Amino acid sequence: MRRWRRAKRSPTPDHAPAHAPSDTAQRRQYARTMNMKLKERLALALSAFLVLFTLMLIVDIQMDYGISGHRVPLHGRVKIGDDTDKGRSAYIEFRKRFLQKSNGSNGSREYEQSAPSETSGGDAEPRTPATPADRFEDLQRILVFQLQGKADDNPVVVPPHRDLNVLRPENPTIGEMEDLEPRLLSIQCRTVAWSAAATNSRPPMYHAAKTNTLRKIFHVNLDINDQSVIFESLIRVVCYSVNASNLEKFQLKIAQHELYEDGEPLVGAILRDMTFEPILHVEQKEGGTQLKLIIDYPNGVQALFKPMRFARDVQTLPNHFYFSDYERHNAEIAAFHLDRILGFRRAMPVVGRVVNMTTEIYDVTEGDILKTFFVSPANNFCFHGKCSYYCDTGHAICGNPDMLEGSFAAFLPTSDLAERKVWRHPWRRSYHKRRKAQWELQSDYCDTVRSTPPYDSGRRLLDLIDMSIFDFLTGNMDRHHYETFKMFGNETFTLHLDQGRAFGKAFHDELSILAPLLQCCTVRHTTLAVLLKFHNGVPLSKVLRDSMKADPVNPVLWEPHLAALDRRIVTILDAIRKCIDKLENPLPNEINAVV
Ligand SMILES: Nc1ncnc2c1ncn2[C@@H]1O[C@H](COP(=O)(O)OP(=O)(O)OP(=O)(O)O)[C@@H](O)[C@H]1O
Ligand SMILES: [Mn+2]
Repeated sequence: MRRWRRAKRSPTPDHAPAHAPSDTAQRRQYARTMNMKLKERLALALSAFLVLFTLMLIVDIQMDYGISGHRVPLHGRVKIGDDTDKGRSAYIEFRKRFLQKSNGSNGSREYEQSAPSETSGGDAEPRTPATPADRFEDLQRILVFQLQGKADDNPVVVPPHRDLNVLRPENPTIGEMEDLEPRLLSIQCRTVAWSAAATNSRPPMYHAAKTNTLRKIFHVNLDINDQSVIFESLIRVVCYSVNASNLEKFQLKIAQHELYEDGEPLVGAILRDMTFEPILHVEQKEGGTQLKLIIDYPNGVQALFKPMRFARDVQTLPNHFYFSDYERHNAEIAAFHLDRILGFRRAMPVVGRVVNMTTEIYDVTEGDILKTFFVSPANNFCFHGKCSYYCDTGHAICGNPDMLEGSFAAFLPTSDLAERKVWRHPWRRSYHKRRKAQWELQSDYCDTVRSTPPYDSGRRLLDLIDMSIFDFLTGNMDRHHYETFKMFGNETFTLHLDQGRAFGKAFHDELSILAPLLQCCTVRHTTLAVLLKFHNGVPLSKVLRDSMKADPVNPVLWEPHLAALDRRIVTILDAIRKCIDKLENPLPNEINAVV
C-alpha cells in the first residue's frame, strides 16, 4: 500500500539522474517538471487519438455513401456494373467506349456520391455551365445538309422527309375518328335513385364520353339540346347537358401523331383546373405497384395522384434496384415539362398541388383505404393505402400535419372512348436482381428488333429511341411497357406514361438507358436538332427551370437534377457522333458491331 502510494506520487523514471539532489525544494522542482512532462505526453497522446478517430470517421462516412468507390456489396452474388464477367455484353462494350472518351472530353463522368448539403432552394439561379468547348459542328452540318435536301443517305440521322412523325400525311384526332365533337360530349348522366338520396354529395357520374354507350344501352336517341332527359330502364338515369370540360376537349383533340399541338391552350387550362377545382371524390387506383389515387373533379374531370414521399434532394437509395425505387411525384411533373420542351408532346399534363388530407382526401373517400389512415407519433395525419410496394405503416404517406403535396396527371381518355394497347418494351430490363435481359447480352440485338414488326417500318423504332433519350435525360430505368392508342394502328406515337421513377440519381448518368440509341445507331433529325439547340443555346436546365416556375409546388426539381440534363445532352451528342464515325468509317472487323 505504501509502496504503491510512493510510486504513484513520485514515479522514478528510467532516465532519472543517478545522484538526484536530496533537498526538498529540489525534489519539488523535479516533481513539477516530471508532472509537466506527463501532462505533455498525455496531451500528445490525446491529440494523436483525436486525429486517428477523425480519420476513422471520415473513412467510415465515405464507405457509407460510396464516395471511396470501394463499397463492398451486401450480397456477394449481386454484381452490378462489374465489368469483368461480361465480355459479350453489348452494354459493357459501349459503356467502355463512350466513357473512355466522355471522361476526358465533356465532363460527363459516371459517378455516384452522396447528396451535397445544397438543396433546390428558392429562386437561387445556379451557375450556368461554362461555354461548351465542343459545339458539335459536325452534327450541325449534317442537319443543315439535310434541310438542303442533301446528306439524305446519312446512316444515322433520319431526315425529315423519311420521318413519319414529321411528314404526317394524316393526323386525325380521337374526336374525328369517333365522330365526336366536344358539343356532343356535353351530356352527363346519373342514377335518379342515387341523386335523390344524396343531393349534396358527388353523384356517380356517367361520364359524358359514354353518351354512345348510353344510346346502346337504352336504345334511345339522346337529344343533346334537352336540359333533362329521363330514361326508364333497368336503372333510372338522369341526363343533363353541361359544358364539355377542358379535359374532354383535350382528349378529343389527341391526334395520331401527338397528344397535343405545340402551343395548345387547353394544356394550361387543364393544369389550372387540376390546381384550383374542388376535389369531389378520391379512390385508390387498382393495379400498379405503388399507391396512386384517382381524383374526381366537377364535370367528370379526373386526375391520377401520386403523393410526395421525400424532400427534393433525397436520392434513390444506393442499394435499391430500379424496380424497388420509390416513385417521386415531382418526377412526374418535371417529366411532363421536359417532354413538352423537347417537342415530343407524348406525356399527359401534370401539375403539383398541396391538398388538405382531411377535407380533400379523407372526407371524400370511401372503402378499405379509410382503414389505413392514422395519426403518427409526430401528430401528422398519415395513410398508406393498399398496394404491393410500400403500402404499410412503415412506409406511410404523411401530411404536415395534414397538408400533403402530390402530382396530378390529367387522365387519359377512358377505354370506351379510346382504348390503349400495351406493348412489351423490347429493351425491357430483367426486373430481377441477378438476371440479365437479352439486349444486355446480345451485341446485335437491334438487328433482331429491326426485323420484327412494328419496329421494321414506320415510326415505332424512332419513337423508342426518342424515349430512350428522354429517359436517359431523366434517369428513368423503369420502362417495362409502353402504350399506344389502338384506333391509330401502328403508325402512331408511343405515350410517355409513368415517369415516377425518374430523377432519382443526380450524379450518376445511367448509360444503359441509351441502349436503343447506342445499339441501333439511329436518331430523328428533329430530335438531334432539339438536343443541339439546347447544347449550343439556352441550356435545357434553364428552360426547364423557367417552365416549372409556374407550377404551384415550384421549385419542382433539386438543382443537381437540372444540371445533370445539360451534362447528359453532351453524352447523347457524343454517342450520336460515335455512331456516325463508326458507320461511315467501319473498322474491318467491326462492321456489324456498332456499339
Ligand atoms: N394519366 C393517366 N390517366 C389514366 N391512366 C393512367 C395515367 N397514367 C397512367 N395510367 C395508367 O395507370 C397504370 C399504372 O400507372 P403507373 O405506371 O404510373 O403506376 P405504377 O404503380 O408505376 O405501375 P407499374 O408498377 O405497373 O409501372 C399505367 O399503366 C396506365 O395504364
Ligand atoms: Mn411504374
